[in-house]
Amino acid sequence: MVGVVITGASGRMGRMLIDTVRASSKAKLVGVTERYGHDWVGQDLGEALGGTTWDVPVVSDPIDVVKDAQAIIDFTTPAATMALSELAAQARAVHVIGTTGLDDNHLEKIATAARHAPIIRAGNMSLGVNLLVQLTRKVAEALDEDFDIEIVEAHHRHKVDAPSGTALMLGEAAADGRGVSLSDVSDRGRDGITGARRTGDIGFTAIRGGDVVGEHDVIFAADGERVVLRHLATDRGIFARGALKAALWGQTQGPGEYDMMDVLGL
Ligand SMILES: NC(=O)c1ccc[n+]([C@@H]2O[C@H](COP(=O)([O-])OP(=O)(O)OC[C@H]3O[C@@H](n4cnc5c(N)ncnc54)[C@H](O)[C@@H]3O)[C@@H](O)[C@H]2O)c1
Ligand SMILES: O=C(O)C1=N[C@H](C(=O)O)CCC1
Repeated sequence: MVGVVITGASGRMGRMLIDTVRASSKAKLVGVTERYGHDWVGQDLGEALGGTTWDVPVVSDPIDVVKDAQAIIDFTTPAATMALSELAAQARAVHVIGTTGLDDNHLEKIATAARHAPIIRAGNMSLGVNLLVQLTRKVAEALDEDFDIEIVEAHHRHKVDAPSGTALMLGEAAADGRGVSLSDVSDRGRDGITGARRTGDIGFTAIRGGDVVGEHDVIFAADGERVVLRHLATDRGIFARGALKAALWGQTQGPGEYDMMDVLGL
């Protein structure tokens, strides 16, 4: 059994991950964390969730639980993820990072931590999206710049980062398929007199509202026709199952940075 710590226990993904790990015959929950000051901290997890005791205390300092873990599954905030990547590396535990909104500075720190232990990071851990990423690369390779590429994503009203991690994965794949760098062609946040669309740009649009779990369209629009690749998530279980798969797969890997393509063999 692989001992797993879940961070951000009370969050949308934290709760889903707790259910997923507890249902697994290959992993056991050895600890959970929440942010300092959260009312779950100091309580037993089972009781915090409104049931009987599970003998799993909710802690705010990850040091208290990381030492017992072979894997840490982390869907929190960039700041929390940074602190954890260092600790996970020291403990030589697999760090599965689902947190999005990471900047270049964060990514540099993750690369440093990955010298000591495996880190598996993806803006989307579902099988369907990772397949869509591959399809996007292939379609972008096949179609020339007569086809304008636009990525439209929709998420629930609580999401704090845009474009979504998934949209950025899709944008990177489209740029890669075209043999260009996304940073050179990315067009985000049009507003006002923007001028006509620049040939070769990859545009991003973010919709936020209600309880949308996650929807992504990659649109290839030319004169007279459009190709649209779409993924619709209706259940966060797809991300949690992907994350657990990554945590188990990581047990046999050496230090380094990996993504879900590696885990899924895509
Ligand atoms: N990669 C994927 O497949 C995927 C899927 C879904 C969500 N996400 C990402 O996961 C992240 C979390 O999403 P969510 O919808 O669960 O958000 P959420 O706000 O519901 O949950 C985040 C939780 O982390 C907790 N937290 C914050 N700081 C902490 C700290 N220092 N220590 C411990 N816990 C801390 C918060 O209190 C909260 O409960 C976001 O970045 C989101 O984009 C990724
Ligand atoms: O709910 C979220 O937040 C999600 N975040 C990921 C992203 O940024 O793409 C994956 C989908 C759900």
